[in-house]
Formats: sequence, C-alpha cells, structure tokens
Amino acid sequence: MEEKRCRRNNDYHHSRGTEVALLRCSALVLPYLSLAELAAISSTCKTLNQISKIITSRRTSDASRGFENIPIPFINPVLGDFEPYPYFLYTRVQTLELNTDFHQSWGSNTDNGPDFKTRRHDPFLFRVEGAHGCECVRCDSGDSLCPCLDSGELLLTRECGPSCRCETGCGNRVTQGGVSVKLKIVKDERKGWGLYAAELIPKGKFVCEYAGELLATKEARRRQQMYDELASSGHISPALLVVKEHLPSGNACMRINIDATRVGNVARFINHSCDGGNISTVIVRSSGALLPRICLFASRDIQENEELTFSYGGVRLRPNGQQCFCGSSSCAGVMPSELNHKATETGTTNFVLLDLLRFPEMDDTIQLTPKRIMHFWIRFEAIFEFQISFFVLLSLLTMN
Ligand SMILES: C[S@@+](CC[C@H](N)C(=O)[O-])C[C@H]1O[C@@H](n2cnc3c(N)ncnc32)[C@H](O)[C@@H]1O
Repeated sequence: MEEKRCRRNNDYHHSRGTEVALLRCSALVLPYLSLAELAAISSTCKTLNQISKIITSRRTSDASRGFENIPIPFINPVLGDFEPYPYFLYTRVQTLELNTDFHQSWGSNTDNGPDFKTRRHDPFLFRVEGAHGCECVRCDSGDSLCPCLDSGELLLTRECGPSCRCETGCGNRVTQGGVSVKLKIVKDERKGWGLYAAELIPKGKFVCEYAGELLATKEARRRQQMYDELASSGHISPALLVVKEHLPSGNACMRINIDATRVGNVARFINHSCDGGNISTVIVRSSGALLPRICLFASRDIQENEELTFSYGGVRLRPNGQQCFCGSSSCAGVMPSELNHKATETGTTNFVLLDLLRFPEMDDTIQLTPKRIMHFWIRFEAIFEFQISFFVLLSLLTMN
C-alpha cells in the first residue's frame, strides 16, 4: 500500500517536473513561431494550448511587440473571421534585407523587457563620414538659424541628423522617435487589415515612418513578380513601396524600394484610397545620413476611429486589375497598377508606386566633378540602382 502511494507520488512529481520543464521551454520557444506554427502546436496538448493563448493575446494587444512607445492593438470585427492577427516581423526603422532564417520573438513576457534597450532604434542605416551638421543646442526655437531646419516645401523635408550636435530630443527630429500617435489595426471584410486612428490626429502631425527592408531595384522587381503571383491566389497582402524622385524635366532620377511585406512596421497596413486619403508621404533627409526616409504625416485632421489611407499611385494600366474598395466618391473601381520593367508584364496593386517629388531647386544642367560622383557612387551603388542622373547625387551632396 505504502509502496503504491510512493510510486504514485513519484509519478506525480515526475509528470509535474516534466510539465514545468515543458512550460519553461515552450515559453522560450513558442514566441518565435509564426501564427500557423503556433496554431499547429497548440492543438497537441493542453499546456501548449494555454501558452499559445497567452502568446496570441499578447500579440493581438501590440502589433509592434514593444518596439514602439505606444502599443498598437489588432481588432477583428469581421463576423465569422477568427484570424486574430497577421504575422510579420517588426522593424521600427529601415533595415537591410533580412535573411529568411531570421526569427523574432513576439508575445513573450519580455517583449518590453531587458533586450528592448538593445534593439536597433537608430533611424539612420548609413552615415556620411565627415558630413557637417548643425552646431545648435536647440534647433526648434523660433529665432533659430539652424541650417537643418526645413524649408517648408511640400513632400520634402529636412531634419537634424547624425552629424548634428543636437540630440534625440531636438524639435527638428520629429520623425526619428517611431510611431507618435495612438493607432489600431482593424480588419475589413474586403480590404483586409487597415490602420486606424485611435485618437484625433491633427493635420500636419507625424504618424510614422514607412519602415521595411530597403531593396535594390532588381530584388524589388523579383519580389514584385513573386507577390503578383501569390496575390492572385489570395495568399499574400504585399506592402512593397516604390518611391521615385524626379528632376524638373520630369525624368525619374532616384528610386527607393521599401518592402514591408515580411519585415515592416505598422505602415504596412495602410490601405489605398483613390481620393489621395488623409496621409501625405514625405521624403525626409537628415544631415549626415546617407539615405532619405519615407515618412507619413496627416494631410488633414483625422478623427478617432477613421481609417488612415493614402494613394498607391495614379497609374492604372490594368483596367481589370484588383478591385478597389476605398469607398471614396472618386473611386476608380480598380487599384493602381503599372507596367513592369519588362514591357510585356504588368504589375498589380502589390507595387505601390509613388511618383513623388520634383527637385524645383535643381537645374538639369549642373555639373558634378568626377571626384564627387565617385564619392557618392561608391557608397550608393550597393543599395540603389540609380536610374538616370548624376544631378541627384549633387542634390544629396548639398542637402547633407
Ligand atoms: C499594403 S497592403 C495593406 C494592408 C492589407 N490590407 C493587409 O491586410 O495586410 C496592400 C493590400 O491591401 C489591399 N488593399 C489596400 N487598399 C485596398 C482597397 N482600396 N481596396 C481593396 N483592397 C485594398 C490589397 O490587397 C493590397 O494588395
């Protein structure tokens, strides 16, 4: 009798010990799983099911997994649709192409924990050695003559950067601190997930950067083609943003490809609106930073619970392209699309194309010295395919 009780006790302690060990291991491993993997593992036993539920609840409460200062929840009001959240890797800033083996913890109890401080929050991927910035201590005071202060031009702005004396709190670095307003990600039956205001956002307020993997044009085109194929079978919601800058002649001169499909921030959820939406896309350059960043500002007052949208581009070369559900009075019925580089192929809406900016101050006839060309070409070549002109290099030179 005594022996039996002892064995039962031993069995109990053994299984309890195994459960505790399983709990400890799974709490470390499960946050690295994708939504599908988590769903699969949660059906194997009660303990894993419970841990998966906790992880899912943490994930739905903050899409940014603690990267942003303000949590951004997922809300799915679509009846009969139980997708709690879409899976992607989070980056608050531009990043180079990430290896497909890269995994990121999401939903652990340390999302905001000790490693939070070591995460890359620096908005500047590359710095220009020896560049001169401002010497101001407070660049944003009314009478400041800070050379980095914005000229006020639409769609182009300048901020202080890594070569300036001022630091993070400077008033001329509004776009460098991540998401600055309360947001939520809400599912719509027809458009999928969308980004919504969770508070009133006044006109002109910075919302967030368009962060994701910075791609060379060749890779961007490869992915565009792949996304087109996957999207036609409804398997993917791509978020590849392409921004082209122009000279006054109308020639495209620089192209920035940011793919937020697999790795991105909340801007990847912004849907298209044919009326231009309520978000302006602005190219921000900073003193001492090599690359410009794409930042999103409120183009008018945005009410709480209103969806944030912008236009994916004006070109519609596929009359029977993907149907648009923006609901605006100027809705064209189909989403924007453009021709791929191979004239026979057509891109779909997966290719957000913003033909954004002109350089009004640039003269197409300005000459660069060979030394300057080399100076920039060496640094840029690996990242961008420059599309025509050396003149833009000069503009970057003078702006930084
Ligand atoms: C950058 S993602 C936006 C977020 C996306 N809705 C999601 O669920 O992840 C772009 C995709 O959203 C969808 N979309 C965006 N705007 C839309 C609109 N006005 N009408 C229909 N679908 C839209 C399209 O499937 C498009 O390829």
